[in-house]
Amino acid sequence: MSDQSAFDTDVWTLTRFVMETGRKAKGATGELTQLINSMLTAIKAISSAVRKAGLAHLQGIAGTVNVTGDQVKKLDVLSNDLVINMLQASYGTCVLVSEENKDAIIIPPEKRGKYVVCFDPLDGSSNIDCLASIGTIFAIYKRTSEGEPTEKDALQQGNKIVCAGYALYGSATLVAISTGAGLNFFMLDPAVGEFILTERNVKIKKKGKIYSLNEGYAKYFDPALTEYLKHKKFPEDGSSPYGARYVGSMVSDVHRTIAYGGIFMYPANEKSPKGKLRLLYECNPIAFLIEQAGGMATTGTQRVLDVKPEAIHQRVPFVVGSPDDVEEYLSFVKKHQK
Ligand SMILES: O=P(O)(O)OC[C@H]1O[C@](O)(COP(=O)(O)O)[C@@H](O)[C@@H]1O
Ligand SMILES: [Mg+2]
Ligand SMILES: [Mg+2]
Ligand SMILES: [Mg+2]
Repeated sequence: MSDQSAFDTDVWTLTRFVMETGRKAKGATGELTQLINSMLTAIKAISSAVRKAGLAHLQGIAGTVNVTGDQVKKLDVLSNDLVINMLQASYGTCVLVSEENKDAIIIPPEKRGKYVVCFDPLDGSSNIDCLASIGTIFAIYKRTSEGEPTEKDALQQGNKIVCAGYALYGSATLVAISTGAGLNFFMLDPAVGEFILTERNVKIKKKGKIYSLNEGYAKYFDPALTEYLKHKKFPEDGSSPYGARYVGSMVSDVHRTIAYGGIFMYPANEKSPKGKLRLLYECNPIAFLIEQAGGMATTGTQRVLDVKPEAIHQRVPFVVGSPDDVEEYLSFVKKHQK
């Protein structure tokens, strides 16, 4: 009943982990540490809002549509405001790109730092009112240009990411984060208000047994995808069929894919020729984290992290997961290219 575990007096909190990592970074100025800690403050506040959304009348729609055509929910707006205000107050950023803002946010000169942050303040909005897991996603880049910062500072390839992470507001609140030296999981201890290290240097299985995508669009799938899925359901080699799981919150589907192995797909289809997920604040950060865990992330034609962004809300087809599963999918794509 009561928590009998010994009280860890030397616990690895995410704040401590970030400070440790920050000090090792060459030319450490503490700015990245401050920035990540500000992001974590926003995530803790969003976690608290998510858990009382039903009580605080925070469910339901905000009554607007965002630049990519999504119906904006009240919690999208609240989460967006929290992230923008916390990042701006960190003095670590100069340009912000949010799913919920049509244009890039250029930080006023007196509050500017050297980092660019692209974020999805609330991922899985269609699941807010039914209490399924939702999340927050972010990617941090170092600004490379001189002079007045512009939207162009955010159009960097995912292989330039300095730090990326996601929060998952599920049965517990988890943060998955990497600064390029492996993927680490932290769980929020609400009693202390700190994220505690629970898994260091997480690795994804080489091959899984679960495929995850919205098969409601099967009518619009291309022949390669249709044949791949048929192979997963009716394997010709006598192996067992894969299980199917789809939450409809990408962070939740991706976290399960990292934890259990397998493949998550939001591919292009006839109706959405570039898929639905946005490159800068959904696909790039998740691709970075999946690769840190030894997984793969492809658009079907190239590595996600190598895509040269042209617009801050551009979409790309997105297939990620265990390397053998993603390679197997790509073998079907290649077969249909001939
Ligand atoms: O309902 P669909 O078409 O399967 O789309 C589900 C996808 O849409 C998303 O909710 C889009 O993200 P947002 O909720 O941040 O707009 C993803 O989290 C999820 O994977
Ligand atoms: Mg949305
Ligand atoms: Mg999203
Ligand atoms: Mg969103």
